[in-house]
Amino acid sequence: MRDFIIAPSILSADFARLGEEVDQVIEAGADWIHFDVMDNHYVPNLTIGPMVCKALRNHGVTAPIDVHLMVNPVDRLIPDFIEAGASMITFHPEASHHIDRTLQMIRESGCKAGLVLNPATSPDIIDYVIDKLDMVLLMSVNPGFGGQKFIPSTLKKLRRVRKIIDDSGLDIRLEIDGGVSARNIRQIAEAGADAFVAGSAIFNADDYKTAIGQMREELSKADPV
Ligand SMILES: O=C(CO)[C@@H](O)[C@H](O)COP(=O)(O)O
Ligand SMILES: [Co+2]
Repeated sequence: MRDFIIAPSILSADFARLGEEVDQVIEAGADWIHFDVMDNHYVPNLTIGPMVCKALRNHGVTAPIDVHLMVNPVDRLIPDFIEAGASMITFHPEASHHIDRTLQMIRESGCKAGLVLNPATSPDIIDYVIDKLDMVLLMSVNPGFGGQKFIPSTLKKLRRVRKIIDDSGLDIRLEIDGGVSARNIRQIAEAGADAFVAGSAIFNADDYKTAIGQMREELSKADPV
């Protein structure tokens, strides 16, 4: 059985109490913190930057921080996030002129690196940089907002990317982001995902421990490809 990672997206957290919210989801059983960075240019929304990542580290957060960059251009923000304590950094290939170079820049700093593919982006690009990837993140909604509905065609894409990863023999995580809940997480795991971002399904729940527990319960029943 794969080891499954649950990564609550703080996009749906109460930003006025962010440190406390992060402590609570970690306490409730989350593995990573998913940190959505939006620039009102690559996506039509504006969120948080490296200062907030650093503030969480200063607050005492030791869990891996999974930084999802939805910014264009991406390169100039990377050193700031590394300095701020990011554990892994993923970016959208359209936001870099030199994808291979950007991946190297992240990895050379000791951070894990990954590419994010939007729902309509082909996974073919992975083939050419697979040896520089620690993670592939598949968007199962169009990026920019929390609380959207999972796009079903992502399941087919997950199966395809799972095969590419397995055939490579490399240790690469396959993360899914958008519309994930206890209702569909098992099906998503069975299609090949091993890391699950969930924003509204966790932060809008009355009890984070129950919400994460229900996801783990569903994952324990999954029979992955
Ligand atoms: O990157 C994004 C949105 O662009 C995500 O990380 C969302 O924040 C996930 O939220 P839910 O769909 O789980 O509510
Ligand atoms: Co995200």
